[in-house]
Amino acid sequence: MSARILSGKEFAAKFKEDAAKRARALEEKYGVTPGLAVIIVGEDPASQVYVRNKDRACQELALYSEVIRLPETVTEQELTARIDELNYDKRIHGILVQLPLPGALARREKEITGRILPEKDVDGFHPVNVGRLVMGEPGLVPCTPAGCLKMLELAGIAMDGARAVVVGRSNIVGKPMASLLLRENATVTVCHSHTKDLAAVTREADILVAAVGRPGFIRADMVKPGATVIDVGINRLPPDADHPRGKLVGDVDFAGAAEVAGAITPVPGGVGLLTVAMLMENVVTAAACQLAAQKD
Ligand SMILES: Nc1nc2c(c(=O)[nH]1)N[C@@H](CN(C=O)c1ccc(C(=O)N[C@@H](CCC(=O)O)C(=O)O)cc1)CN2
Repeated sequence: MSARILSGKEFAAKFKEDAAKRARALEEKYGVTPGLAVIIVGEDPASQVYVRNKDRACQELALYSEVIRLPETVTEQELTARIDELNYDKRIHGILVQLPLPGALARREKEITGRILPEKDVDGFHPVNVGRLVMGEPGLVPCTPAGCLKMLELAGIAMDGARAVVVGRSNIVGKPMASLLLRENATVTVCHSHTKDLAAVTREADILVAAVGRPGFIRADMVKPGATVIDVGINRLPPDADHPRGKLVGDVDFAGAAEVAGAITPVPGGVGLLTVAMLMENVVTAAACQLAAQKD
């Protein structure tokens, strides 16, 4: 293996340290602690873990945190009424609804997350924040791509003028990642299931981002020698004797790609860890904007 390993743990620690410093500065200036409310509907085990980690990160950084647990029988009206209460709650500067939503609510995800006021939308999913990102204006940016970008900056990976290829066009990762790289003056290509000769396109990439949700989809022969490979996939394989819960793997064949790439993120221990750390930064950013606006 020759590639530099970009460890999510190290970068996440730095992001949290930055967020904690900014939170303390806000407390000194305004006497207010930034606050996050997370809404979780149903009992999905992975979501329970992620929500617990978000609450723990708030405790670690001494931010105010509320977790609202709703049964999967909750109606859309009850859920949006809860969001409305939080929209007007002065202790809460950031709100998110943990995804995926269960059952019929999943089909209403856009309407439900769009109910959160744009200034409290710490997931960056609201159309106003999406528009700001596409227009290159300041706003709240989805945590995983925002974390990837900050990691690339801190790791000293040149983005200006680089050829960047994003594989996957989801609203949560692929599209915002492409907008962020474009904002950094990269030449960006977004690939998807209809892309012809995908390997020829990915082999052009100085920065290759994989966000398709398919284990080992990016093989070593699809990577340009020396490229930076960011693996956003989190896939659980079927259980086996060594991994009774199923092994966690990314979208990249890590062992093969690490022989070719210049730098690569592992799974687990890569960009997944940046998601919660970046959320803390978004909560503090949201609080800073709201408190400054209240002062005017
Ligand atoms: N409202 C949201 N819902 C979801 C988001 C999101 O950003 N906002 N992202 C994912 C889940 N997620 C956070 O919510 C998340 C996923 C993965 C990790 C992480 O730390 N991954 C670890 C492995 C963890 C494991 O063992 O399962 C890693 O990659 O090393 C953190 C947060 C979907 N829903």
